[in-house]
Amino acid sequence: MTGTPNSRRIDVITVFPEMVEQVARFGVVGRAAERGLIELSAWNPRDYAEDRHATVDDRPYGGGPGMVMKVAPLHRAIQAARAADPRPARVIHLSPQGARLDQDRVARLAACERVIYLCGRYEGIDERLLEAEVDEELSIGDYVLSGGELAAMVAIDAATRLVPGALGHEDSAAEDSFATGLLDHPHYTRPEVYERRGVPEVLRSGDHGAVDTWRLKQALGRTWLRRPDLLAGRELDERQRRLLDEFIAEHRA
Ligand SMILES: Nc1nonc1C(=O)NC1CCNCC1
Repeated sequence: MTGTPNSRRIDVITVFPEMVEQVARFGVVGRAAERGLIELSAWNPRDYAEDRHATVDDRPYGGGPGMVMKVAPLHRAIQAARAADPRPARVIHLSPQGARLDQDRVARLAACERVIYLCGRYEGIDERLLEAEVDEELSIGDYVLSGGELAAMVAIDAATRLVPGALGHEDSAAEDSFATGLLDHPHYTRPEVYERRGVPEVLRSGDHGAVDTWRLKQALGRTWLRRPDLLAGRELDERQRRLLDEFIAEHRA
């Protein structure tokens, strides 16, 4: 799908292109691709290898276990991706050594017209490729994956949600967890009672002001309970402080 002139272009360098292309087939990312809001392409370094075996890795200098991804196939794949669109691209390497992906960094990715995600496999990528081509390293968490592809798909999904028009109704992204800097409030839908568990009365009251207040109180309270670190650096206004104090008092009662 060729995107509209102002579409975001996402390129992914990966030895498993079929894996990454799946993300553009479903849900929000799938709809955004269909609407031409984003354009996703995968580039396989095996197609740019120098030998007939399409070798993309080799044994590490200095010895040790595993294999290292070679510079040239990756470099050529990145060059091919860059050449596919005249706009400059930000090259992001997914790695546990990167900065932790959070909503602020997702928002910055969403604002980029072009991003090239570099997905490593094996023990890692030859440092010389990283030095020459990578603008930023990002991690989705302190654990070791088999490859950067799942991390790239996480970033693509989170960033695409913030592309104007990608969500059915704009405010959904604005109210998402972390978009407000708080955890999300509880959600309920029909039936009204399920196995003797009901729905909070306020949510069925039709009083939108009361619902908004209840949701803010629950978001503040859950954040206090589960992620107090998110509140540590945050100035609460008088209303938020009062609601949180109420929640804490009720929680301790
Ligand atoms: N955590 C991570 N956040 O982004 N990428 C991550 C990751 O584990 N990458 C693998 C590290 C070992 N080599 C293959 C890639």
